[in-house]
Amino acid sequence: MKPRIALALGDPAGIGPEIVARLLSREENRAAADILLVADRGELEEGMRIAGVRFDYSLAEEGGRPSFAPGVPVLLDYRGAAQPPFERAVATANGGRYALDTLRRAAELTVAGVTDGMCFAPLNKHGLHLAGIGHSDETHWFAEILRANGPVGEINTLDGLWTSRVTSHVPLKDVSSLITEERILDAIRLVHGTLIRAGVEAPRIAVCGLNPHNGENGSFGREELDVIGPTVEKARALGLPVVGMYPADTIFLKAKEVDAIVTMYHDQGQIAMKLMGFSRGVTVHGGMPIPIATPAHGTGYDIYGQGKANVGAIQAAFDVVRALASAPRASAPASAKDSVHG
Ligand SMILES: NC(=O)C1=CN([C@@H]2O[C@H](COP(=O)(O)OP(=O)(O)OC[C@H]3O[C@@H](n4cnc5c(N)ncnc54)[C@H](O)[C@@H]3O)[C@@H](O)[C@H]2O)C=CC1
Ligand SMILES: NCC(=O)COP(=O)(O)O
Repeated sequence: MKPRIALALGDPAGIGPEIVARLLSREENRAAADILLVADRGELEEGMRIAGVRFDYSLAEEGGRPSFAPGVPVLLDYRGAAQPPFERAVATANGGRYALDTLRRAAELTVAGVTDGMCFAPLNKHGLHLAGIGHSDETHWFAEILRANGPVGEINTLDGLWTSRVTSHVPLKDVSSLITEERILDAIRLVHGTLIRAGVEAPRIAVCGLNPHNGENGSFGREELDVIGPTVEKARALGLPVVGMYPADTIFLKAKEVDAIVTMYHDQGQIAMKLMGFSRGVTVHGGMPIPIATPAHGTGYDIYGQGKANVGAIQAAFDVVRALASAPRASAPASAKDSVHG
Protein backbone atom coordinates (compact mmCIF):
# COMPACT_ATOMS: atom_id res chain seq x y z
CA MET A 1 0.00 0.00 0.00
CA LYS A 2 1.17 3.52 -0.74
CA PRO A 3 1.98 5.48 2.43
CA ARG A 4 -0.15 8.53 3.18
CA ILE A 5 2.04 11.50 4.07
CA ALA A 6 1.05 14.79 5.68
CA LEU A 7 3.18 17.62 4.31
CA ALA A 8 3.57 21.10 5.85
CA LEU A 9 5.32 24.18 4.46
CA GLY A 10 7.23 25.14 7.63
CA ASP A 11 8.02 28.85 8.01
CA PRO A 12 6.23 30.89 5.29
CA ALA A 13 8.99 33.52 5.47
CA GLY A 14 11.57 31.05 4.17
CA ILE A 15 12.14 28.69 1.26
CA GLY A 16 9.69 26.06 2.54
CA PRO A 17 6.75 26.78 0.21
CA GLU A 18 9.12 26.94 -2.77
CA ILE A 19 10.78 23.58 -2.12
CA VAL A 20 7.49 21.84 -1.32
CA ALA A 21 6.10 23.13 -4.63
CA ARG A 22 9.15 21.84 -6.45
CA LEU A 23 8.93 18.47 -4.65
CA LEU A 24 5.31 17.99 -5.65
CA SER A 25 5.87 19.14 -9.21
CA ARG A 26 7.71 15.83 -9.67
CA GLU A 27 5.19 13.31 -10.95
CA GLU A 28 7.06 10.40 -9.35
CA ASN A 29 6.60 11.93 -5.89
CA ARG A 30 2.88 12.44 -6.41
CA ALA A 31 2.69 8.81 -7.49
CA ALA A 32 4.77 7.42 -4.61
CA ALA A 33 2.46 8.49 -1.79
CA ASP A 34 -0.98 9.85 -1.07
CA ILE A 35 -0.15 13.38 -0.01
CA LEU A 36 -2.16 15.57 2.33
CA LEU A 37 -0.86 19.13 2.29
CA VAL A 38 -1.64 20.90 5.54
CA ALA A 39 -1.11 24.43 4.35
CA ASP A 40 -2.56 27.83 3.69
CA ARG A 41 -3.69 27.85 0.06
CA GLY A 42 -2.23 31.29 -0.62
CA GLU A 43 1.18 30.14 0.65
CA LEU A 44 1.09 27.02 -1.51
CA GLU A 45 0.23 29.14 -4.56
CA GLU A 46 3.04 31.55 -3.68
CA GLY A 47 5.48 28.64 -3.41
CA MET A 48 4.47 27.45 -6.88
CA ARG A 49 4.88 30.96 -8.26
CA ILE A 50 8.39 31.30 -6.79
CA ALA A 51 9.42 27.84 -7.95
CA GLY A 52 7.91 28.39 -11.40
CA VAL A 53 5.98 25.12 -11.27
CA ARG A 54 2.33 24.02 -11.13
CA PHE A 55 0.56 20.81 -10.21
CA ASP A 56 -3.09 19.98 -9.71
CA TYR A 57 -4.46 19.43 -6.23
CA SER A 58 -7.89 18.83 -4.76
CA LEU A 59 -9.36 20.41 -1.63
CA ALA A 60 -10.15 18.54 1.59
CA GLU A 61 -12.99 19.54 3.83
CA GLU A 62 -11.81 20.55 7.31
CA GLY A 63 -12.57 17.68 9.65
CA GLY A 64 -13.37 15.31 6.79
CA ARG A 65 -11.19 12.42 5.66
CA PRO A 66 -9.36 13.35 2.47
CA SER A 67 -10.27 11.28 -0.54
CA PHE A 68 -7.06 10.58 -2.37
CA ALA A 69 -6.97 10.18 -6.16
CA PRO A 70 -3.80 8.79 -7.79
CA GLY A 71 -1.20 11.47 -8.40
CA VAL A 72 -3.29 14.36 -7.00
CA PRO A 73 -2.27 15.82 -3.62
CA VAL A 74 -5.10 16.89 -1.36
CA LEU A 75 -4.87 20.33 0.26
CA LEU A 76 -6.28 20.95 3.70
CA ASP A 77 -6.44 24.75 3.48
CA TYR A 78 -5.34 25.58 7.01
CA ARG A 79 -3.38 28.33 8.76
CA GLY A 80 -4.36 27.87 12.39
CA ALA A 81 -4.30 31.11 14.35
CA ALA A 82 -1.76 32.75 12.03
CA GLN A 83 -2.82 35.74 9.94
CA PRO A 84 -1.59 36.37 6.39
CA PRO A 85 0.06 38.33 4.93
CA PHE A 86 3.33 36.96 6.28
CA GLU A 87 6.48 39.03 6.42
CA ARG A 88 9.20 37.45 4.30
CA ALA A 89 12.81 36.57 5.02
CA VAL A 90 12.50 37.37 8.71
CA ALA A 91 11.48 35.43 11.82
CA THR A 92 8.13 36.61 13.24
CA ALA A 93 5.66 35.40 15.83
CA ASN A 94 3.04 35.13 13.07
CA GLY A 95 5.26 32.89 10.92
CA GLY A 96 6.22 30.83 13.96
CA ARG A 97 2.55 30.45 14.87
CA TYR A 98 1.74 29.30 11.32
CA ALA A 99 4.54 26.71 11.48
CA LEU A 100 3.47 25.38 14.88
CA ASP A 101 -0.25 25.25 14.10
CA THR A 102 0.19 23.46 10.78
CA LEU A 103 2.62 21.00 12.38
CA ARG A 104 0.17 20.32 15.18
CA ARG A 105 -2.63 19.68 12.66
CA ALA A 106 -0.39 17.35 10.63
CA ALA A 107 0.57 15.50 13.81
CA GLU A 108 -3.08 15.18 14.89
CA LEU A 109 -4.02 13.74 11.51
CA THR A 110 -1.14 11.28 11.64
CA VAL A 111 -1.91 10.16 15.18
CA ALA A 112 -5.55 9.74 14.14
CA GLY A 113 -4.46 7.43 11.31
CA VAL A 114 -5.54 9.74 8.46
CA THR A 115 -1.88 9.81 7.39
CA ASP A 116 1.00 7.42 8.17
CA GLY A 117 3.80 9.94 8.64
CA MET A 118 4.61 13.61 8.30
CA CYS A 119 7.23 15.68 6.53
CA PHE A 120 7.73 19.40 6.90
CA ALA A 121 9.76 22.11 5.19
CA PRO A 122 12.13 24.10 7.41
CA LEU A 123 10.84 26.19 10.26
CA ASN A 124 12.66 28.94 12.08
CA LYS A 125 13.41 28.23 15.73
CA HIS A 126 13.54 31.95 16.60
CA GLY A 127 10.08 32.31 15.05
CA LEU A 128 8.88 29.39 17.18
CA HIS A 129 10.25 31.13 20.27
CA LEU A 130 8.52 34.41 19.28
CA ALA A 131 5.29 32.42 18.93
CA GLY A 132 5.78 31.10 22.47
CA ILE A 133 6.69 27.47 21.79
CA GLY A 134 7.71 27.00 25.42
CA HIS A 135 10.52 24.55 24.55
CA SER A 136 14.07 24.90 23.28
CA ASP A 137 13.08 23.42 19.94
CA GLU A 138 10.33 21.65 18.05
CA THR A 139 11.66 18.20 19.01
CA HIS A 140 10.77 18.78 22.65
CA TRP A 141 7.49 20.42 21.63
CA PHE A 142 6.63 17.34 19.52
CA ALA A 143 7.55 15.15 22.50
CA GLU A 144 5.05 17.04 24.63
CA ILE A 145 2.15 17.16 22.18
CA LEU A 146 2.69 13.55 21.13
CA ARG A 147 3.31 12.39 24.69
CA ALA A 148 6.49 10.57 23.71
CA ASN A 149 7.30 8.31 26.61
CA GLY A 150 11.05 7.83 26.25
CA PRO A 151 14.18 9.60 25.06
CA VAL A 152 13.74 11.89 22.05
CA GLY A 153 16.19 13.75 19.86
CA GLU A 154 17.14 14.85 16.38
CA ILE A 155 18.64 12.12 14.27
CA ASN A 156 20.32 13.09 11.03
CA THR A 157 20.73 10.81 8.07
CA LEU A 158 22.56 11.03 4.79
CA ASP A 159 23.48 8.32 2.28
CA GLY A 160 22.85 5.55 4.81
CA LEU A 161 24.82 7.12 7.68
CA TRP A 162 22.85 8.19 10.76
CA THR A 163 23.84 10.42 13.67
CA SER A 164 22.30 11.13 17.04
CA ARG A 165 23.35 13.73 19.61
CA VAL A 166 23.92 13.63 23.34
CA THR A 167 23.16 17.38 23.47
CA SER A 168 21.43 19.49 20.86
CA HIS A 169 20.05 23.04 21.02
CA VAL A 170 21.92 24.24 24.09
CA PRO A 171 24.67 26.84 24.55
CA LEU A 172 28.10 25.35 23.95
CA LYS A 173 29.19 26.38 27.46
CA ASP A 174 26.59 23.97 28.93
CA VAL A 175 27.57 20.92 26.88
CA SER A 176 30.11 19.44 29.29
CA SER A 177 27.73 19.40 32.24
CA LEU A 178 25.07 17.66 30.10
CA ILE A 179 27.31 14.77 29.10
CA THR A 180 26.10 12.07 31.44
CA GLU A 181 25.90 8.28 31.29
CA GLU A 182 22.11 8.45 30.99
CA ARG A 183 22.11 10.89 28.09
CA ILE A 184 24.82 8.99 26.20
CA LEU A 185 22.91 5.71 26.58
CA ASP A 186 19.71 7.46 25.45
CA ALA A 187 21.42 8.78 22.31
CA ILE A 188 22.81 5.31 21.53
CA ARG A 189 19.45 3.60 22.09
CA LEU A 190 17.59 6.25 20.09
CA VAL A 191 19.69 5.80 16.98
CA HIS A 192 19.83 2.01 17.46
CA GLY A 193 16.02 1.79 17.56
CA THR A 194 15.67 4.10 14.57
CA LEU A 195 18.13 2.03 12.54
CA ILE A 196 16.21 -1.16 13.32
CA ARG A 197 12.94 0.53 12.29
CA ALA A 198 14.64 1.71 9.10
CA GLY A 199 15.44 -1.93 8.30
CA VAL A 200 19.13 -2.15 9.29
CA GLU A 201 19.31 -5.62 10.83
CA ALA A 202 22.60 -5.42 12.74
CA PRO A 203 23.46 -1.75 13.22
CA ARG A 204 27.03 -0.73 14.06
CA ILE A 205 27.32 2.46 16.09
CA ALA A 206 30.45 4.54 16.77
CA VAL A 207 30.65 6.95 19.71
CA CYS A 208 32.53 10.22 19.58
CA GLY A 209 34.65 11.89 22.25
CA LEU A 210 34.30 15.53 23.28
CA ASN A 211 37.74 17.06 23.64
CA PRO A 212 40.59 17.44 21.12
CA HIS A 213 42.14 13.99 20.58
CA ASN A 214 39.75 12.48 23.13
CA GLY A 215 41.38 14.66 25.78
CA GLU A 216 44.82 12.96 25.51
CA ASN A 217 44.51 11.04 28.78
CA GLY A 218 43.09 13.99 30.66
CA SER A 219 45.52 16.63 29.39
CA PHE A 220 42.72 18.48 27.54
CA GLY A 221 39.64 17.53 29.53
CA ARG A 222 38.39 14.53 31.49
CA GLU A 223 34.93 13.77 30.01
CA GLU A 224 36.34 10.84 28.01
CA LEU A 225 38.00 9.26 31.08
CA ASP A 226 35.22 10.01 33.55
CA VAL A 227 32.03 9.53 31.54
CA ILE A 228 32.17 8.76 27.81
CA GLY A 229 34.66 5.84 27.88
CA PRO A 230 33.03 4.04 30.83
CA THR A 231 29.58 4.55 29.24
CA VAL A 232 30.74 3.00 25.97
CA GLU A 233 31.94 -0.01 28.00
CA LYS A 234 28.61 -0.16 29.78
CA ALA A 235 26.68 0.08 26.50
CA ARG A 236 28.69 -2.87 25.16
CA ALA A 237 27.97 -4.82 28.34
CA LEU A 238 24.28 -4.07 27.82
CA GLY A 239 24.54 -5.64 24.36
CA LEU A 240 24.45 -2.44 22.33
CA PRO A 241 26.66 -2.67 19.20
CA VAL A 242 28.96 0.27 19.89
CA VAL A 243 32.58 0.97 19.02
CA GLY A 244 34.79 3.85 20.12
CA MET A 245 35.11 6.28 21.52
CA TYR A 246 36.84 8.00 18.63
CA PRO A 247 38.12 11.60 18.45
CA ALA A 248 35.62 13.93 16.81
CA ASP A 249 37.99 15.18 14.13
CA THR A 250 38.48 11.73 12.60
CA ILE A 251 35.37 9.73 13.53
CA PHE A 252 33.62 10.60 10.27
CA LEU A 253 36.50 9.00 8.35
CA LYS A 254 35.06 5.72 9.68
CA ALA A 255 31.62 6.51 8.28
CA LYS A 256 31.78 3.65 5.80
CA GLU A 257 32.51 1.12 8.57
CA VAL A 258 29.48 1.95 10.70
CA ASP A 259 25.80 2.76 10.32
CA ALA A 260 25.63 5.50 12.93
CA ILE A 261 27.73 7.96 14.87
CA VAL A 262 26.76 9.34 18.27
CA THR A 263 28.08 12.88 18.70
CA MET A 264 28.36 14.90 21.89
CA TYR A 265 26.98 18.18 20.52
CA HIS A 266 25.13 19.65 17.53
CA ASP A 267 27.96 20.85 15.30
CA GLN A 268 30.22 17.80 15.78
CA GLY A 269 27.82 15.92 13.55
CA GLN A 270 26.19 18.65 11.54
CA ILE A 271 29.37 20.18 10.10
CA ALA A 272 30.52 16.79 8.88
CA MET A 273 27.11 15.75 7.53
CA LYS A 274 26.49 19.06 5.77
CA LEU A 275 29.91 18.90 4.11
CA MET A 276 29.22 15.33 3.05
CA GLY A 277 25.96 16.28 1.33
CA PHE A 278 24.20 19.52 2.15
CA SER A 279 21.51 18.88 -0.42
CA ARG A 280 20.72 15.35 0.77
CA GLY A 281 20.71 15.69 4.57
CA VAL A 282 17.60 14.75 6.53
CA THR A 283 16.56 15.26 10.15
CA VAL A 284 14.32 12.61 11.69
CA HIS A 285 12.61 13.43 14.97
CA GLY A 286 13.63 10.33 16.92
CA GLY A 287 11.64 8.73 19.71
CA MET A 288 8.22 9.93 18.49
CA PRO A 289 5.21 7.63 18.11
CA ILE A 290 4.84 8.70 14.46
CA PRO A 291 7.43 9.13 11.66
CA ILE A 292 8.50 12.77 11.27
CA ALA A 293 11.20 14.01 8.87
CA THR A 294 12.41 17.37 7.57
CA PRO A 295 15.42 18.63 5.60
CA ALA A 296 18.62 19.13 7.59
CA HIS A 297 18.95 22.62 6.13
CA GLY A 298 17.05 25.62 7.41
CA THR A 299 14.82 28.42 6.19
CA GLY A 300 17.35 30.04 3.83
CA TYR A 301 16.02 33.57 4.35
CA ASP A 302 18.92 34.96 2.30
CA ILE A 303 17.59 33.25 -0.85
CA TYR A 304 13.87 33.72 -0.19
CA GLY A 305 11.80 34.34 -3.31
CA GLN A 306 14.67 33.84 -5.75
CA GLY A 307 13.48 30.51 -7.11
CA LYS A 308 16.86 28.86 -6.60
CA ALA A 309 16.37 26.76 -3.45
CA ASN A 310 17.60 23.21 -3.94
CA VAL A 311 14.93 20.52 -3.64
CA GLY A 312 17.36 17.68 -2.80
CA ALA A 313 17.08 17.63 1.00
CA ILE A 314 13.30 17.80 1.13
CA GLN A 315 13.24 15.08 -1.51
CA ALA A 316 15.46 12.97 0.76
CA ALA A 317 13.24 13.77 3.77
CA PHE A 318 10.14 12.77 1.81
CA ASP A 319 11.84 9.49 0.81
CA VAL A 320 12.92 8.76 4.40
CA VAL A 321 9.47 9.42 5.85
CA ARG A 322 7.84 7.28 3.16
CA ALA A 323 10.16 4.41 4.12
CA LEU A 324 9.52 4.87 7.85
CA ALA A 325 5.77 5.21 7.28
CA SER A 326 5.71 2.01 5.26
CA ALA A 327 7.41 0.01 8.04
CA PRO A 328 5.23 -1.52 10.75
CA ARG A 329 4.72 1.22 13.33
CA ALA A 330 5.94 0.62 16.88
CA SER A 331 2.78 0.77 18.94
CA ALA A 332 2.01 4.34 20.01
CA PRO A 333 1.63 4.94 23.71
CA ALA A 334 -2.03 4.63 24.66
CA SER A 335 -2.03 8.29 25.63
CA ALA A 336 -1.05 9.35 22.10
CA LYS A 337 -3.45 7.12 20.24
CA ASP A 338 -6.55 9.26 20.10
CA SER A 339 -5.47 12.83 20.31
CA VAL A 340 -2.60 15.23 20.36
CA HIS A 341 -1.92 16.79 23.73
CA GLY A 342 -2.14 20.47 24.62
N1 LIG B 1 14.27 21.42 8.89
C1 LIG B 1 14.24 22.43 9.74
O1 LIG B 1 13.20 22.79 10.27
C2 LIG B 1 15.50 23.17 10.04
C3 LIG B 1 15.41 24.43 10.52
N2 LIG B 1 16.54 25.14 10.80
C4 LIG B 1 16.35 26.53 11.22
O2 LIG B 1 16.50 27.36 10.07
C5 LIG B 1 16.88 28.67 10.50
C6 LIG B 1 18.01 29.22 9.64
O3 LIG B 1 19.16 28.43 9.86
P1 LIG B 1 20.58 28.73 9.22
O4 LIG B 1 21.59 28.35 10.22
O5 LIG B 1 20.60 30.10 8.66
O6 LIG B 1 20.74 27.67 8.04
P2 LIG B 1 20.12 27.57 6.59
O7 LIG B 1 20.25 26.14 6.21
O8 LIG B 1 18.77 28.16 6.52
O9 LIG B 1 21.06 28.46 5.67
C7 LIG B 1 22.46 28.23 5.55
C8 LIG B 1 22.89 28.54 4.11
O10 LIG B 1 22.45 27.48 3.27
C9 LIG B 1 21.65 27.97 2.20
N3 LIG B 1 20.56 27.03 1.93
C10 LIG B 1 19.74 26.46 2.85
N4 LIG B 1 18.87 25.65 2.24
C11 LIG B 1 19.13 25.71 0.93
C12 LIG B 1 18.55 25.09 -0.22
N5 LIG B 1 17.53 24.23 -0.14
N6 LIG B 1 19.05 25.40 -1.43
C13 LIG B 1 20.08 26.26 -1.55
N7 LIG B 1 20.69 26.86 -0.50
C14 LIG B 1 20.21 26.59 0.72
C15 LIG B 1 21.13 29.32 2.69
O11 LIG B 1 20.78 30.14 1.61
C16 LIG B 1 22.28 29.81 3.54
O12 LIG B 1 23.23 30.45 2.74
C17 LIG B 1 17.22 28.55 11.99
O13 LIG B 1 16.12 29.02 12.73
C18 LIG B 1 17.36 27.05 12.21
O14 LIG B 1 17.06 26.67 13.51
C19 LIG B 1 17.80 24.63 10.60
C20 LIG B 1 17.94 23.35 10.14
C21 LIG B 1 16.81 22.50 9.85
N1 LIG C 1 13.39 20.88 12.44
C1 LIG C 1 14.61 20.15 12.43
C2 LIG C 1 15.73 21.03 12.76
O1 LIG C 1 15.58 22.20 12.99
C3 LIG C 1 17.01 20.39 12.78
O2 LIG C 1 17.95 21.39 12.75
P1 LIG C 1 19.24 21.31 13.63
O3 LIG C 1 19.05 20.22 14.59
O4 LIG C 1 20.35 21.11 12.68
O5 LIG C 1 19.32 22.64 14.31
